[in-house]
Amino acid sequence: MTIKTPTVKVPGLGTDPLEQRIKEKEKKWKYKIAVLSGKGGVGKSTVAVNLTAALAKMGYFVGILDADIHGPNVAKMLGVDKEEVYAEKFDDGHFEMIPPTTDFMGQVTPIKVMSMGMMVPEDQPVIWRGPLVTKAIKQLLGDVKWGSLDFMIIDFPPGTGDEILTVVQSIKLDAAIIVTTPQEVALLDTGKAVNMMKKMEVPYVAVVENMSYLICPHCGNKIDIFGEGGGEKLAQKEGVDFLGKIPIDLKAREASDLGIPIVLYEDTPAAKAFMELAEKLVNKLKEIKGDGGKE
Ligand SMILES: Nc1ncnc2c1ncn2[C@@H]1O[C@H](COP(=O)(O)OP(=O)(O)OP(=O)(O)O)[C@@H](O)[C@H]1O
Repeated sequence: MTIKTPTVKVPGLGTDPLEQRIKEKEKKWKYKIAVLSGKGGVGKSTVAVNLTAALAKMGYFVGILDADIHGPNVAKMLGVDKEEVYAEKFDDGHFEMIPPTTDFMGQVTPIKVMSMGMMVPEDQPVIWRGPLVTKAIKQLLGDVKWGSLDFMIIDFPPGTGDEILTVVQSIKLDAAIIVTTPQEVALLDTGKAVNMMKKMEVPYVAVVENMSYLICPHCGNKIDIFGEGGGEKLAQKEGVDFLGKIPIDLKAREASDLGIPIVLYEDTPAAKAFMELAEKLVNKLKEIKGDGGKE
């Protein structure tokens, strides 16, 4: 008689080499931060890119992964979309991509940037089903030479789809920043994103309100174009932190088209708001993890 030993797969201890590589790489990333939004067009990528640049300006080593496979624009916003992506072959036959780094004329610590957009020709739409998206996200985590990072920032597509689930199952996020505008319709969807992150037990969940107000360039008055205080109320209702408000800055779009984040334009209201946001976040994470964040 032959006795068959049942194969038991322990959750989280996959033997897939890619999953193993993700686990090894994750050990070298001090803080892992997801940037999400319930709804499209609220400026989530703008917030992710400027938060990344603000942290780099503070001297931290930062990497940004654009997980928005269907509409990636992070590389363009950071001026590296035209860079060639090289790969290194390893003895076991797998390849790892070398992420392009930003060069803001030495103003900030170089930022490592990786997105699917860099590998797919610009004029071709990406039409992928769930399993392919999952594989692509895992490769962006595990088959990229990220090295040691103080912060790994992940910019997700709007909503709560496969990308975020894949990441949450692959690495242990330290924080989720949910971006919204003060408008009611954006807030309903934002509530869903906040709840998903809470359910997934991300240790720190916070709301950032983008396009909160406009400082009139002529009279200097503050104009609340989309209403007032919505993000703060939502954070209160959901019992999460409110990290701050980013004003509408007419230079923001122009800056991102040039591939230079607005936070590097010293004298703008948005730059000041983004620096404050980054400082607040660093302090919060220090408090939670009980350390300084910088290696
Ligand atoms: N604070 C701001 N001031 C002025 N313009 C802004 C601001 N934030 C974002 N924008 C502009 O709004 C547009 C949408 O921003 P962005 O692409 O960051 O949004 P998103 O939420 O990531 O969009 P998507 O749904 O495509 O992922 C861009 O043109 C961007 O330059």
